[in-house]
Amino acid sequence: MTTPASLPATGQATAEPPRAPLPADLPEDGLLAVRDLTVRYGRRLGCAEVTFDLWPGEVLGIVGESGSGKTTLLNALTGRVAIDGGRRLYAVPADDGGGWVDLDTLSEPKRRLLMRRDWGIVHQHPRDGLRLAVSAGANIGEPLMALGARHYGDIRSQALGWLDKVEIAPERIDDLPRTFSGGMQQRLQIARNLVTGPRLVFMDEPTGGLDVSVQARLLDLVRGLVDEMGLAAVIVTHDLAVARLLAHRLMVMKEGRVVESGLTDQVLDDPHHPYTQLLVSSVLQV
Ligand SMILES: Nc1ncnc2c1ncn2[C@@H]1O[C@H](COP(=O)(O)OP(=O)(O)OP(=O)(O)O)[C@@H](O)[C@H]1O
Repeated sequence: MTTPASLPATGQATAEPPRAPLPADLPEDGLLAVRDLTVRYGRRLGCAEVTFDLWPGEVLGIVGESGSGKTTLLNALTGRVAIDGGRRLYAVPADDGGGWVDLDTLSEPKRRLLMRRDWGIVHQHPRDGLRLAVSAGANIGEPLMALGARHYGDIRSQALGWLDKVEIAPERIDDLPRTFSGGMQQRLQIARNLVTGPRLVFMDEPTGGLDVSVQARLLDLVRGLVDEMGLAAVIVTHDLAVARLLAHRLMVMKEGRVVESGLTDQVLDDPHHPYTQLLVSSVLQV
C-alpha cells in the first residue's frame, strides 16, 4: 500500500489499525473500489454486500425505490454511517504516490484530509451542505482556506469565478444563502464542493425538492461541470430520468442489495431483473 507523500505523518496518538492485505482484484486504473459493504441498523438491513469499482471520470447512478438502501450506501461510502462489514478502497492521485489506500485503516486525520481535498459531497438539502450564517462568497472560499489558501484577493476572485460558473450573479457574493432560492442554494452548494477541484463527488438526490424547470437547469449545469472537470461521481436518485441524463452506469438496489448493474442505456432500455423491469415501467412508486 502506498501512502500519499503530502498526507501528515502518523504519530502515536493517530496510530492506524492493523492493515489487512488489499483485495487481489483491485483494478489498476480504478478510483474507488467497494467490496461487500454492509450496514445494519439494529436488526434492519441498510445495505448488504455491495461491491463495485468506479473509474476516474465515470458517473455511477444508484437507483431504486424508497427504502432500497441508496442513501445508506452513499453515507457508508462517505463515512457518515458506520459499516458492519466490507471494505472501501480509494486510489490516491499519482502526485501523492499513487496506489490504493484502505479508507478504514487510514488514520482519521489522513482520511479527513483526503476527503476534504479529493472528495465533494452534495446533499439533497442545501442547508446540510452550506453554512447558512455566512455569505455566498465565504461558502465558496472556506474549502479553499481549509486547504491552506490565505490570499484574500485570490479567494474572492475564485469565489466570483465559481458564482459565474453556477449562474449566480456576482453582486450576490456578500449575501447570505438563506436569501437565495432553493435552486440557487443548490448551485451554491455545488460551487462549494467543486471549488477545490475534487476527483470524486457524491450527490444525494441533487435535484430532489426542486421545481421541474429548476431541476432541468440544474441537471444541465451538473452535467456540464462533471464533463468539463472530468469528475467521477456517485449519484443517488429515485428519478430514472435524472439517472439517464447523468449516469454512465447504473446500480439498481432493492432491499439493500444490488440486483442489477450495467451501462445506463442497457439497464433502462433492456432491464433483466424483474424488479428493474417494474421500476422502468413505473409500476413501482420510486
Ligand atoms: N437511521 C436509520 N435507522 C434505522 N433504519 C434506517 C435508518 N436509515 C435508514 N434505515 C432503513 O434502512 C433501509 C434503507 O434506507 P435508505 O434511506 O438507505 O433507503 P433509500 O433508498 O435511500 O430511501 P429514500 O429514497 O426514501 O431515502 C430502510 O429499511 C430504512 O428504513
